Amino acid sequence: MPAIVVDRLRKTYVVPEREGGIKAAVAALVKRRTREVEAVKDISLSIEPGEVVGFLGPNGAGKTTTLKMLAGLLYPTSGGATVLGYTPWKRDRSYLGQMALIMGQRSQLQWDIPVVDSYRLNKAIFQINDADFATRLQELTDLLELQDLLRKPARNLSLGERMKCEFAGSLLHRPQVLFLDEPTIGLDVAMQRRIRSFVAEYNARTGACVILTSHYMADVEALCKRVVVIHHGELLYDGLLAGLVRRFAADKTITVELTEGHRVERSDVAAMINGAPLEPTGSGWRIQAPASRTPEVAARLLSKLPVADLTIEDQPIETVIEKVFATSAPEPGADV
Ligand SMILES: Nc1ncnc2c1ncn2[C@@H]1O[C@H](COP(=O)(O)OP(=O)(O)OP(=O)(O)O)[C@@H](O)[C@H]1O
Repeated sequence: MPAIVVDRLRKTYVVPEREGGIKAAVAALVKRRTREVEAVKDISLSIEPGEVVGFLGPNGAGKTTTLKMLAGLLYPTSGGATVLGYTPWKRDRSYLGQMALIMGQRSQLQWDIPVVDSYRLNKAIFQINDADFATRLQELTDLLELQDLLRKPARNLSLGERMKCEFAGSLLHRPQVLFLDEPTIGLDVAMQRRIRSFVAEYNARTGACVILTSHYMADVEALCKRVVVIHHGELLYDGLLAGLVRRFAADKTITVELTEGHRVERSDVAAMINGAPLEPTGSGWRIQAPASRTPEVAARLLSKLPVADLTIEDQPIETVIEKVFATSAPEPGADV
């Protein structure tokens, strides 16, 4: 049975709208003008227990709104969803005890008291017994290296330290579903890696299902085999990350380094690659070749040029994702 089932979920916000200035403010007291923002439009998907799914989309695509509905913080306008068999927005106590929503830009720790006291508060809220609390806290402290942080108030922690403490606090009740909204935002590269490997470890140890939004593609590549892409509230793609790359990365980059002292004219290289775009690198050439033709182009370059080194790379995932976002409607045959 899937851990998460989302069925034509929709959220429309109704936002007040008025011009600036006192006159408009007074007029708004008499007649309020509103505007509808369709943040999520009939999204359907299902996620199996233990899956780690990347939820991708540009700013304003509707990711946070969807996660908030699945975490039970927002009522949908229409449609349905079940998570572990519960309807999230009914806010059943036992559902809240099995999931966690971690947001990179929001703190769930009490600001002025030592971190460990916030954890004790969570212990009481989630009714965790003493033995489980002690074991889990020890495990999380070791995994995230929290020893020196537990006695500090959250307001005295650096962003990265606070994020590690947020994770530990949100996982003390051993949630089976994790909603992670930009958990690595603003962190340095080493801390991003740290958080990433921690999420992978938690998933492996507990079999929890994870939905992750992140603008750092390294997070998504490291953690998610499957991605769901939304844009303007609509689902554009649901399938393997590798499939997304295959579908949207039409080109590969071939970089040729020539043996020292050799120079080759641009026109000569262009003639070997049938007009594919190329640029000089200083010691050779960089060529964008259609993915289907890279073996043939590479073979020709190797046979005709004095090659010291030749590499073939996929386009960076960021470039692929930009192409996906440029698509405004699902393609026929997409795994949607
Ligand atoms: N509380 C709200 N009231 C009105 N409109 C909102 C509210 N929250 C979000 N929106 C609007 O809904 C749309 C989707 O926003 P949402 O925060 O879900 O996007 P997102 O994909 O998480 O974006 P980001 O990557 O920037 O966090 C946006 O147009 C946003 O302005």
